[in-house]
Amino acid sequence: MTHSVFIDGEAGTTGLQIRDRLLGRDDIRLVQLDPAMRKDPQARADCFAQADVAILCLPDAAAREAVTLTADMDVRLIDASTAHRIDPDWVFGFPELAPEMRERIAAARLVSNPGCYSTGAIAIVAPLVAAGLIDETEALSINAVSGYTGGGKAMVADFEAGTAPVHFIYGLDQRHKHIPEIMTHGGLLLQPVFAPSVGNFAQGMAVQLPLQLDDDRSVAALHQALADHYANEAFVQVVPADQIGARIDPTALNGSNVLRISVHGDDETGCATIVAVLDNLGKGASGAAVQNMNIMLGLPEGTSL
Ligand SMILES: NC(=O)C1=CN([C@@H]2O[C@H](COP(=O)(O)OP(=O)(O)OC[C@H]3O[C@@H](n4cnc5c(N)ncnc54)[C@H](OP(=O)(O)O)[C@@H]3O)[C@@H](O)[C@H]2O)C=CC1
Ligand SMILES: CC(=O)N[C@@H](CCC(=O)OP(=O)(O)O)C(=O)O
Repeated sequence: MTHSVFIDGEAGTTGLQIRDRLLGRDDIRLVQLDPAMRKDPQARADCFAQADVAILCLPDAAAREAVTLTADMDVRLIDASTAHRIDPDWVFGFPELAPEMRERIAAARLVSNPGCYSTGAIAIVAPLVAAGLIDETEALSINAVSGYTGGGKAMVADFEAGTAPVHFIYGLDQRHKHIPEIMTHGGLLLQPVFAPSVGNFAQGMAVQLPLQLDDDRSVAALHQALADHYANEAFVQVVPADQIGARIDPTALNGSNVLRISVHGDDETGCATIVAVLDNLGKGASGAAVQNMNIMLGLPEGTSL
């Protein structure tokens, strides 16, 4: 059986990567839109009407417009934008988050794809809150570095023109668009301090959660809780710190859909850092969207990932 899929925003950073993953699959037919008409609502509506699943790789406003355009259609949506990630009418597309998630994604008409930083942060925080190792009101800081493709076409152009700094820190107003989804799906009641940054490399990401340790919250206990949560997962791996080495490379998982978590620190000092490494365009965007699409269509989850 062939399923029809429309990538709205196919010419963008996320859309192109999804197209690359789906081209050549004999179970998927890509619905084609004349590039000159890519922002024409009627032309997009005609494509939505032909699709079983549409993947929105658009700015938030255009993603919201797509929802309006498809209101009376059967097409199922996966939204890669920030627009619907805490909307209760949408299922959060993070299959590894909890045991019921795959079933919910498979049955959903509307699935929101997690943000890239959020994927790393939620992957660490949610299982530790569930295990009682982080309190929902604990004061947390989350630091992160992203490759510049995380900022879409405009940021790619800035770095490729040599006009961007080699590394910059931003989001200092503590209003980064990923904070609400990190709190909602991570299970936090107190807003964490979030410190994202961008480096002069195209792709890849590391998200860090520093934590103070105590008798119950040891390095081993943190590792074990995360390892137990992701024990049967192919795309989220919990790796002992001694297998990682002293330097963590944010680009280590580029080209894959894998997110790797490791717990570093020393019980004697009472300090630890939990690190998630992922490809911002893999498990952080396009890979996750294809994984969700496979689940929604009842196809093997890891196909083309
Ligand atoms: N890059 C990343 O790592 C991640 C991105 N995302 C999210 O995915 C979405 C897409 O991001 P990204 O691919 O980086 O962005 P890009 O800027 O690279 O691409 C966006 C695409 O959408 C097109 N577009 C803009 N407005 C409209 C419209 N009204 N109708 C149809 N098409 C339109 C743009 O057209 P034009 O070619 O004219 O610019 C462009 O091709 C965003 O919401 C982003 O936040 C999510 C996770 C990670
Ligand atoms: C480096 C960079 O600029 N990153 C983007 C987030 C990328 C992303 O994940 O966007 P979504 O929220 O749509 O998922 C930012 O901080 O706004």
